[in-house]
Amino acid sequence: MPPQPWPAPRAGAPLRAEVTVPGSKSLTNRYLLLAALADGPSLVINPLHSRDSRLMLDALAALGCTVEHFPDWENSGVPAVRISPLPAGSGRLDSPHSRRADSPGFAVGDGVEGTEEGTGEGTGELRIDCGLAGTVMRFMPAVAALSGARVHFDGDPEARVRPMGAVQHGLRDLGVEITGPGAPAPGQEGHLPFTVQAPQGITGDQITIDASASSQFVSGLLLAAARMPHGLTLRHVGESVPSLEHVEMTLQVLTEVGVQVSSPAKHTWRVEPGEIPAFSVRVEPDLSNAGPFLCAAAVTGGEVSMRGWPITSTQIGRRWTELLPAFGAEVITEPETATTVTLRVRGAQLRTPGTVDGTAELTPTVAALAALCHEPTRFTSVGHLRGHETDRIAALVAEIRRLGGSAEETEDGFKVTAPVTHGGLVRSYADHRMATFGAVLGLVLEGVEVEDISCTAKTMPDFPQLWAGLLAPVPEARP
Ligand SMILES: O=C(O)C1=C[C@@H](OP(=O)(O)O)[C@@H](O)[C@H](O)C1
Ligand SMILES: C=C(OP(=O)(O)O)C(=O)O
Repeated sequence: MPPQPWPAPRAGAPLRAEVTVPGSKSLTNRYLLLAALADGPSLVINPLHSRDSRLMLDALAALGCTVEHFPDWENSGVPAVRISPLPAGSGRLDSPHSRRADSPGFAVGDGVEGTEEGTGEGTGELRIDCGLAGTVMRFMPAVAALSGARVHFDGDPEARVRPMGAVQHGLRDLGVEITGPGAPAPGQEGHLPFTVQAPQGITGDQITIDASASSQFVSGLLLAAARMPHGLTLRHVGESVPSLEHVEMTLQVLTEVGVQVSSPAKHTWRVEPGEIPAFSVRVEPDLSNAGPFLCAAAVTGGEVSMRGWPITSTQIGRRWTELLPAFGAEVITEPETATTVTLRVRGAQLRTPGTVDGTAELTPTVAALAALCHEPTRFTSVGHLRGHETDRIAALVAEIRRLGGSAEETEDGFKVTAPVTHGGLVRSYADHRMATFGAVLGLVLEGVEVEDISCTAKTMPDFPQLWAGLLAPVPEARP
């Protein structure tokens, strides 16, 4: 039976709330992956716990990492996870950068997840379920190639249509075998499911790929590149790389854990080969997931604040500090620590900036603002959203129309030409950001229901509870 639609709570008055959001999906999955390639156990503090990070951990466990969870790290109120890296002897990771002699390997203890999962029965083939996680399907094939194992990748039905070709062609050019139903013919797009194996290890160190369908193709190859025998020089050809902020994040995270990276030319990146020293990091809050909560202030004329907003961040969600004012809200920052501020968003009359460019994964949330504006908004440089969790361009246009608004697709995005006028069922298309798009509109439209709110578990399992908290009355301050 399909789940009951979720009645989106309506805000009868301007909302006043303080919100806390969990760790960033993009940072969490990068750190987890790099921990698996490090030269000893690494600690990731404040990781996101969600379906996408769970799938990443399961994938790493399937390749032989061990994972220890600490629900309340040193009584700090945030979780942590310790990853023991891919075991020496698992394959090509032995060579040429051998593991440190004092590496504890993978001792199994309390709370440690085993390494048996993911073995295809009797085939000697490991299996990685990517779910609908772009960061798993695009980042893990290079790690699988490094492991030397034969690894089968598959995912949700919606994941099987997401583009994979650039990673598959790139790995082939490095000497990796890519086979199976989704393996592409030369020059063609590829998809899940497919199998990765590098019997001779990684043999090349120079590739040219077309990453115009997703920045994750670049990130996925660069993240594993320090453990390739000769490192990697990756050049992008084709239209521009979308979501470049995420490539910036990859470079920054690699640098942070001690990997040498450079960009010798535009759209060319070089990762030097070498050990990755074991590390300890703290994950920033997810600024993309903060978006719907901050927009709640903008659409209800209320005030929402969030502590711990990083002063500098590579997350694309940093752009809320310019996007919200562009839609008429006031954004105030108050000093907090040396690295964070408290962000306060005060809603006022909503107005559109007219054009919004390159908003990538923020787009469905920004579209909820645009759908409430009386003047048109054009979304540009977001054509690649057609390959996200769903075809987000088609989905947003359809759902805005369903709620009485007008919208149409353009070549590189879409435009919203008349505001939504009434509630109704918002379809989520298994896409967490379509579900939260519906939640934002539900604050101001009577009778919005969101189909399958559970898909928000992809990056925020507690979304319904956190959203309800947004509407809970703030206790009056005592005189
Ligand atoms: O590297 C990452 O963590 C991500 C990159 C982006 O992918 P695209 O470049 O495909 O938009 C983004 O939309 C996705 O949510 C996360
Ligand atoms: C595009 C997204 O996810 P993924 O990492 O699956 O690509 C997203 O979270 O908006």
